[in-house]
Amino acid sequence: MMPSPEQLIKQKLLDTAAIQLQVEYWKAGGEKIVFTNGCFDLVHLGHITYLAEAAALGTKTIVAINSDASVKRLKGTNRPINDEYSRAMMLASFFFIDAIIVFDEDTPLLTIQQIMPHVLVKGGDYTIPQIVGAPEVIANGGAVEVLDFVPGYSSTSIINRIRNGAEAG
Ligand SMILES: Nc1ncnc2c1ncn2[C@@H]1O[C@H](COP(=O)(O)OP(=O)(O)OP(=O)(O)O)[C@@H](O)[C@H]1O
Ligand SMILES: O=P(O)(O)O[C@@H]1O[C@H]([C@H](O)CO)[C@@H](O)[C@H](O)[C@@H]1O
Repeated sequence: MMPSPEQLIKQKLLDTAAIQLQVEYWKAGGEKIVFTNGCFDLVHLGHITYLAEAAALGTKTIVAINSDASVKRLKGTNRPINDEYSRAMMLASFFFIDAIIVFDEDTPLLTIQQIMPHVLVKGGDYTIPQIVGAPEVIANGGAVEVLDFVPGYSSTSIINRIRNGAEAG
């Protein structure tokens, strides 16, 4: 029986053990693995644009998202708006994303070292020296790419617009 669309999305959500097995299988099959990470609290056009561009850089795309606790430490106790399961399912619903992993640390370094992707990607709000994992990926013969920033789009600005609108009544 064909899996339902929701099952197809959900099966992309992998834990640490499963992602390592999946990466091993993909690498054995000659796949080019692209990796990026972020909070992705409220998904917007900037996220979609850079993620789609990232996916075009390889044949399998993995997105590591910060756990709720990690987002709180990084972005403040009033974040995230969307919990980690919602954020994971949202990104997994994109056809060009192949796997989602949630990490609880402050940075994805351990996850990057476990996966060791061929291409590490961040959006244009970063420079290469700021990208966690860049030295490790480059030392392993991989590439690090900073993709274009889509001006005017951030989760924070969306939240502020909603808050201001609410206050304006
Ligand atoms: N406008 C944008 N254009 C391209 N890439 C973006 C844009 N905004 C964020 N990104 C990328 O998306 C990933 C997730 O970033 P993040 O979740 O922090 O988005 P954000 O909109 O900046 O959120 P926040 O406002 O909460 O900081 C990062 O790799 C970041 O480089
Ligand atoms: O959504 P953000 O804030 O872009 O994601 C953060 O990215 C950090 C980045 O990889 C630093 O180079 C990372 O350390 C942090 O855990 C968030 O994922």
